[in-house]
Amino acid sequence: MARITLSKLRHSYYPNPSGPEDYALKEIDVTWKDGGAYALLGPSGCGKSTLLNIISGLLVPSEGQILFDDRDVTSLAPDQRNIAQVFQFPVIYDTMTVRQNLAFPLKNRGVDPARIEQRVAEIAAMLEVEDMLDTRASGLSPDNKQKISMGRGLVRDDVNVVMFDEPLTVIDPHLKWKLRSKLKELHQRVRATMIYVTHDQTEALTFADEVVVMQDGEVVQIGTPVELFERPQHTFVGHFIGSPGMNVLPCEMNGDRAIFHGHDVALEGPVTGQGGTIRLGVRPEHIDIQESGLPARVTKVSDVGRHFVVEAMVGDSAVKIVTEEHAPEQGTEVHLGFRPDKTRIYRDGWIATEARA
Ligand SMILES: Nc1ncnc2c1ncn2[C@@H]1O[C@H](COP(=O)(O)OP(=O)(O)OP(=O)(O)O)[C@@H](O)[C@H]1O
Repeated sequence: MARITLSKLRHSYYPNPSGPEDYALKEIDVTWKDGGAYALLGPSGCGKSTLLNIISGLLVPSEGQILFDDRDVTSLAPDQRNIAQVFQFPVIYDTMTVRQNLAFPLKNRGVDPARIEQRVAEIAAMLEVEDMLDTRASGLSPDNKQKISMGRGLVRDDVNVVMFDEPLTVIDPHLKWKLRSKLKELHQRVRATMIYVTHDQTEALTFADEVVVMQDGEVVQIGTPVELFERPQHTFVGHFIGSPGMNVLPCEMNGDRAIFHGHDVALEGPVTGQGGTIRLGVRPEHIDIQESGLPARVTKVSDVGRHFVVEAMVGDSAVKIVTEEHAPEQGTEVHLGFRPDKTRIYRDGWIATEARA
């Protein structure tokens, strides 16, 4: 397995790009540790496939380098990169048995038959498919086909990286969580460098040690799931991650103080920079319903199982609050408190408060 470095990578599908809008990938600089589990997360069109194709070698980037350990692979063809890929749709041979399918990548490379048998048995045990080893693949359900496809991606232990491209797309929703946690478990056992591409925050946050969040060809934050939740670097991350996402509210600045509908709001720390469009960002989980504070009127209460989502109006701004305690009724006048250490200013989308040490 390998450490993967993407250095000053940019890509445009146009021959003579003139501005940032001509780049499908604006600039990415990241190092992924050998044996780590990583996710690329972003909505459709943000550049995930472009980046994946650059790593796998289907696309040569307009600028920058890709290194596997210290080896520059930027212009190597896909078959010279020694990568395993699992795609959206299962890639298996219907006429072969499950055992033959799992053995295929090894047999193809002339691995010793005894080693093949041992490795297929290990992977089949991890995937819990031992009882189907002699079944013909054509008879499998779509989720079992995708499991075998994943097994084929994991069976070789000499690859630099295993890449998953939206691998749960074809899986029934009620089976998704099973495969999601299976993949995490597989990573812990196999310890291969893995990159998981998805537009689904749950898949990314369940699987990865570190997530790269992308928007419009740009990396907006790289962080652990906890970092992305606790301190979004961009309103996009705050909104895209979390359910419901971060409240992004209009506000005014008076020196270093934020004023929201005429009320002073304490922030995590000093405000940086000047000008631009200012927003106040605070997650629903970091707002308390209390005796005093910002006056608000409750407009909706949803019981979502583990907690309530309360929607309230402060002036003409809608604010969402997550509470585990008894929720107030619709129409009630309440007071809200934004937790200062979790309340931030964003300038033109980017975080503009410093955390106090
Ligand atoms: N072959 C191409 N020629 C020109 N533009 C392209 C090409 N492929 C992708 N793009 C553009 O590059 C941008 C990034 O696309 P990309 O497919 O990498 O995003 P994505 O996040 O993988 O989206 P999806 O999940 O829908 O595939 C988009 O604006 C897309 O329209």
